[in-house]
Amino acid sequence: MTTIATPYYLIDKQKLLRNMEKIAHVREASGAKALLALKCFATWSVFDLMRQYMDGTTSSSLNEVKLGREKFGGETHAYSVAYADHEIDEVISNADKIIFNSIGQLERFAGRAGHIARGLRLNPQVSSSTFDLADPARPFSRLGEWDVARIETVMDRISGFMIHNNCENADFALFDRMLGQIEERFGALLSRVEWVSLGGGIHFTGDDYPLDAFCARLKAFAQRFGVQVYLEPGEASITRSTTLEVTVLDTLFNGKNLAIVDSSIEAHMLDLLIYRESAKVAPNEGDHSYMVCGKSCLAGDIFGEFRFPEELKVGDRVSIQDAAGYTMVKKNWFNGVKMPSIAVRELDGTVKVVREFGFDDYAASLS
Ligand SMILES: Cc1ncc(COP(=O)(O)O)c(C=O)c1O
Ligand SMILES: NCCCCNCC[C@H](N)C(=O)O
Repeated sequence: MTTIATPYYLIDKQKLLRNMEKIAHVREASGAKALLALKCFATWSVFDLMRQYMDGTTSSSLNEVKLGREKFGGETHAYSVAYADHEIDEVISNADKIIFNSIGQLERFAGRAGHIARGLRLNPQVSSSTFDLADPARPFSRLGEWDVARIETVMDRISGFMIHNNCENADFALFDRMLGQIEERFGALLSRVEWVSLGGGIHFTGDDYPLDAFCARLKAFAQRFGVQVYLEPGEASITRSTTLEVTVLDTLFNGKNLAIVDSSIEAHMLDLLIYRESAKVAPNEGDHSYMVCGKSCLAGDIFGEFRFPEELKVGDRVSIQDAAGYTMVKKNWFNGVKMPSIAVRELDGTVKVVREFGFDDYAASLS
């Protein structure tokens, strides 16, 4: 097998398939539809597999809704925190449903979206997020409407709602409790629409998640309110499917063993920096501990501290785990650091590079 030059993201379809099969089970057992949240993962070279197990996509912008329509197919939902006048007609022409973030946006564009299903984002003011930064229910949140009396005034112009208030939520009991609060507060409105999306952030493809209880809960919700339920899994679709393959460029000892690799968290795994989290390396065991560092100028560009069975040396490979979610969609040219290629391990085990990035891509991103 030819060696692929690092850095590169390696998407393993066999691992992706594990998530897809769980999503297919949830669709079958609950009747819910599953839309890939492109904001999390939009590497369309593996949509050939994903579209066999999911109903379509949901988006956050004109570009994402076009990508979903063109590259994934199925049902295409459009959502954005705010649409601009100059883009709304093109968004509508690429969407099966459009969800507005506010009553103001709905009133501004409902007429132009008259021929497709229109929805409104609800903010239940409770969420599972442990990060203020990613908490849609944060104080003064701009994400969605919560005043039932005001929502009442536009019920004639919508056929559905979207409620996204889960974030990395592996706790089914918490999901169940929060859904109960939503039913309590918005039940009268939910009974008057045809569809409700429960957003993403529900970690139902994780190990030991009570899938049958989850499906039963979704089915009960759908039956109680007479609605089609949608899920918008991002992380749950691609978790543990992808690695970021990097190479050690230098080692040094500055009180700790340091290994500098040919990648950067600020450029290639930005969420580690945003949420101040460590990357994952497996297995993380052995007699030799190293701080694995990025090669950008940022002093805190550090993947994390890990254990290795042997001392690391220049040229050694390190596989950073769980590198699909919010990575390729956020990758950037900070410091002009070489952009990781994208490779796919097919179901038959063959590996192919589907995209490489070079200087021309870097220069084109700047002028
Ligand atoms: C409206 C909406 N749907 C779906 C998602 C996907 O969430 P996750 O990747 O956690 O599943 C998000 C994430 O913010 C979101 O805002
Ligand atoms: N792993 C650290 C927290 C990640 C939070 N992800 C938030 C995703 C959500 N869809 C968003 O974009 O806000």
